Amino acid sequence: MSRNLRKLMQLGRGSYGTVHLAVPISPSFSTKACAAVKSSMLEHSSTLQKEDRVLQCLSSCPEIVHCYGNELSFENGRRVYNLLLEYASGGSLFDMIQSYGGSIPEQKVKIYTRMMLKGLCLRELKLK
Ligand SMILES: Nc1ncnc2c1ncn2[C@@H]1O[C@H](COP(=O)(O)OP(=O)(O)OP(=O)(O)O)[C@@H](O)[C@H]1O
Repeated sequence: MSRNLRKLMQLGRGSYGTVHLAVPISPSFSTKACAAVKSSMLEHSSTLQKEDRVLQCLSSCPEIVHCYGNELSFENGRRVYNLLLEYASGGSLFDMIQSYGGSIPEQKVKIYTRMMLKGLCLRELKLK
């Protein structure tokens, strides 16, 4: 059970964790809005922990999903590492490409490419 958030439905699953929609249950948690929680067993969480560090470096970039931090929970007697993320209600870029039938309009390509380059530039600066 997490101290800050209650997990609701599963949003998806990636190579390194399972993502759930979650609602804040602690008044002191950074946001009142829904969040996304990406979780994996603590012993397999090194990639999620790296993602946490990278997202902390990018926290000043509004184009990149905000990370509220991490916390450990106990689920079915096992320690689980949870990465607490801003909920991206529009889904992933892949979801959007699929919704356009496989290729997105050039104008959208420009917008999203600019966002990604801005994030990469920022990361480059912070890691120097
Ligand atoms: N912040 C978020 N808000 C809303 N949905 C999310 C969020 N993060 C992930 N998801 C959902 O969970 C799915 C899995 O995400 P995750 O980041 O774990 O893996 P991925 O990047 O899609 O794949 P991989 O890790 O294999 O490269 C996504 O495809 C998306 O549908």
